[in-house]
Amino acid sequence: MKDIENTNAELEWLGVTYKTILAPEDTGGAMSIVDSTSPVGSGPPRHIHHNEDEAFVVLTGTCRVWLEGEEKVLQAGESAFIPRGSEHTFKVIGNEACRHLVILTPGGFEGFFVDMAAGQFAIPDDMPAIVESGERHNMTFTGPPLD
Ligand SMILES: O=C(Oc1cc(O)cc(O)c1C(=O)O)c1ccc(O)c(O)c1
Repeated sequence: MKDIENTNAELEWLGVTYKTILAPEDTGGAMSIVDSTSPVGSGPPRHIHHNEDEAFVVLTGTCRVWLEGEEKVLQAGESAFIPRGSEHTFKVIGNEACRHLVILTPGGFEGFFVDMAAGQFAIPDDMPAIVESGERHNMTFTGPPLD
């Protein structure tokens, strides 16, 4: 287990970096913002945030964003809104890493990335630990990553 003292530090898990640039402590719990950079080909399994609305803002690169069966391609400067309770995922395409902001309201989900960076959990071997942290952060997994 990695010792992560400063949750505002840049974290790394599965080749993705995560830096919390606005913490719930700074917003009365209302919101958090994570600045993340994901390599080409990466993206999470389909999942649902049951208690948080998410705005996904692409700063560099290109992403396929899948939301409830509908897909769109986001370029730098574009964004998607993912209402709480909706199944979604994304995948980085093209030839450049995707830097994006994950804005969640209320805040708190960034604790999942802290857990993942501390545990350096592997897929599929450590899925129980990943699912457990997801559930503690109001997230359930619903399907595979995008092809
Ligand atoms: O939760 C995971 O990823 C994410 C979920 C989001 O709603 C926004 C995001 O930007 C990410 C992310 O950048 O990773 C997740 C869960 C499980 C897993 O194996 C992952 O690789 C990511």
